[in-house]
Amino acid sequence: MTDSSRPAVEAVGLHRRYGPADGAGFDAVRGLDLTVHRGELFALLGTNGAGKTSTMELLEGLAAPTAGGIRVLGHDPYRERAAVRPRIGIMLQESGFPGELTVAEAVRCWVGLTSRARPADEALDLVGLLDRRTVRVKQLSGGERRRLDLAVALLGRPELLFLDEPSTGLDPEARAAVWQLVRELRAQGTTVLLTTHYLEEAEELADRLLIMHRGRAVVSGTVAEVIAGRPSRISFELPERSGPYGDLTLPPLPAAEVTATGRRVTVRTTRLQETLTDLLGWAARHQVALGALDARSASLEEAFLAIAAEAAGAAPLPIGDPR
Ligand SMILES: Nc1ncnc2c1ncn2[C@@H]1O[C@H](COP(=O)(O)OP(=O)(O)OP(=O)(O)O)[C@@H](O)[C@H]1O
Repeated sequence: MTDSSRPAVEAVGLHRRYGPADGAGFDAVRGLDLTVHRGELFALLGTNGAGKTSTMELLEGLAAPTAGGIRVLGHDPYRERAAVRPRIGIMLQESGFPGELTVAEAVRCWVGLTSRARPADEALDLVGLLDRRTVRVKQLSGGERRRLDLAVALLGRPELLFLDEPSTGLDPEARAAVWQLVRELRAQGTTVLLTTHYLEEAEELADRLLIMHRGRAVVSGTVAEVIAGRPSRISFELPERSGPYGDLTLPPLPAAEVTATGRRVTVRTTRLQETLTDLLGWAARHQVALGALDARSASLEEAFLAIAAEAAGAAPLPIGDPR
């Protein structure tokens, strides 16, 4: 297989242990398989401490796996770092720049260390920081620092971009701008591997995703594949049981599970249209007004919460449960 026809990232049986090999050590990554195809945007999701950053560091070549094999752009990213590094861009969770440098100076420092670097101003323009070029790094807001980190990651026009929680700390407008930039980079053929705690971000951007829990892959696929089979939800409030309605009994709703707290009813169903039709037909026949009626398909967030709870061995929390 030629270099360009291989996946951008292939990891098989990846393990990462912190500390000694005996029982005192900690296995942060436990037998992970992962493939990122060229030109796709792949999101690595998981609960806190699932092992996302530990995995990203292995793929970035910043640490060697305890066991397992990794090929990044056809090379071992740790042993053949010199071959891989010029072709990848890394946006770390925190890449401390000296606070006294101006934004332009900080980027120019990196230009000197980067092969085939874009001009500093071009990278700053990409992330919307050109007008902040003379400001000192210590005076930037948290969101502006994230964008500076991204500018540096983009300096070398990377084929493969690693983004570790790229939009943490960004306001909604800056987040939308980063999403747009990531979409444009992908449209130009850049492969992107990102971690995020924002499920909406993964839903918006990811071609495929993998959810980790305690060092292992729990589920992977496209957003649609991960959501498939997860129940949709209908919720509404029944009117007071006294008065003209008398005692109300819901109709039989096949493939649905009904829970009620007082007058508030939640229906989980794998056949949203059919269940909603049954319910609305029943309400019309009995002239029942369903208060605050809401019907929605399963979202990645709901699927993630359910998958994480299942992986932790607990029953999934009811959707909307404030606990
Ligand atoms: N240097 C280290 N020494 C020992 N344990 C570590 C070290 N770094 C991370 N860990 C542990 O490994 C596990 C995975 O951490 P990691 O940072 O990879 O998770 P994560 O999925 O990125 O978490 P988060 O979403 O909170 O950033 C955690 O339990 C963490 O405490």
